[in-house]
Amino acid sequence: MTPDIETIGIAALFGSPSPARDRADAGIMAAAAGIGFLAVRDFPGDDWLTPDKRAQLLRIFALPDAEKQELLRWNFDHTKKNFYRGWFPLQPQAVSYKEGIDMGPDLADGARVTASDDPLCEPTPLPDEHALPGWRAAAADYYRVMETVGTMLMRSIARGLGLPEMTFDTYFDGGISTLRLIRYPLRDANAGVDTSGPEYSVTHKGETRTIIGREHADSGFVTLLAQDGVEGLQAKNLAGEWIDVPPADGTLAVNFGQLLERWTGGRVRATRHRVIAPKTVRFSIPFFHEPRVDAEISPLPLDGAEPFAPFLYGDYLWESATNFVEMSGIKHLRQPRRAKAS
Ligand SMILES: O=C(O)CCC(=O)C(=O)O
Ligand SMILES: [Fe+2]
Repeated sequence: MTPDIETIGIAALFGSPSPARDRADAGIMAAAAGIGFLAVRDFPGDDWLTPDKRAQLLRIFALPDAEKQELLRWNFDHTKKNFYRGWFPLQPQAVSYKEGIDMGPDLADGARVTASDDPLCEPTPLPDEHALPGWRAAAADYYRVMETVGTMLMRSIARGLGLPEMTFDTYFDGGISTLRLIRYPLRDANAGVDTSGPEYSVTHKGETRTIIGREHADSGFVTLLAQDGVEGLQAKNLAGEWIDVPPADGTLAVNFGQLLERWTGGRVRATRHRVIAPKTVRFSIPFFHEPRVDAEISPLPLDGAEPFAPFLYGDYLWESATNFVEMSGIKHLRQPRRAKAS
C-alpha cells in the first residue's frame, strides 16, 4: 500500500532543544528525503488554518471584476507597471485553469520594497482598504505567520542535514517570499477548449479527471500550502504513482523546491505535484518561502553534493519563474545581475 503523507506536529521547533524537537526534526527530514511532501500542524498562528479565517483572505475573489483588473500585471494589461506581483486572470486555453494574486514582502512590511529597478522587489498592487476592510491586515498577519514557519522549517532541515541550524537564516533575512491566493473555478464546458487531450486529462483510480494545475516542481526552497477543504492536489511518489494530498483543517502541506534539492545534493526532494479538477470550485493558498534576491547560493558543505558555480538567487528565480504560464512574456524584462561564469 502507498504510505500516506505524514502529518507532523511542529510546536517543538519553536522551543529550545528537546527530545520532542529532535523527533520533529527526524520526521521532517525523513519526509523531505523520502516522498518530499509532509503536512505540519501545531504552530503559532495555526488558527489561520480554519475555514473562517481562510475565508477572510479569500474575500479578494469576490471583488468586482473591475477592481481585480486594477491589480493585473503588465503581461495581462500593458498599461500596468507591475511585472511580477499582482493579479493573474483565468487563461482558458492553459492547462492550469486558475486566477489569483502574487504578493510580496511589502504586504507584511512596506519598507521591504528594496530595489525599484528590480521587478522581483517591486511593490504589490493591493485592493483598496475600503473595498475590502481589514483584508490587508489579515493578509499581512498571514504572511508573517508563514515566514516564521518557513524559518523554523529551514532551521529544522539544517539540523537534519547536520549543518549549523542557522545556516539558512542569513539568506532569508530580507527575503522575497510570495503569498499566492488561487481560485480554480470549474471549467466551462462551452468555452471552446478541447480538454480531452493527454495534457488536459488523466485517468486516476479508473476515472477521467481534468487537470487544473499542470504537473510541476516548485522552483525555490519550501512551499507552505493551505488547501481550503477541497481535494485535488496530488504528489508523485518515489514509485512514480500519483497520490492524494488531502486537505485537512489545522494542517499545512509542505513541499520543497528544485533549488533546495540541488543545494542539498538531492537529499531534500523537490517532488512533482499537480491538481486534478474536483467537483466544485477550489481555493488554495501557497506561500513560497524565499531568500533575498541578492543571496549568493554556493555549494553547502555536504558530502556527495555536486559542486556548482555560485549564483544569485534572483537570477535563478527569474529564469525559472518566468517559465510558468502566469508569468509568460516577461522574461526579457530582467537581465541577470551577475554574468554566468563561462
Ligand atoms: O493549488 C494547489 O494545491 C497547488 C498549487 C501549487 O502547486 C503551486 O502554486 O505551486
Ligand atoms: Fe507547486
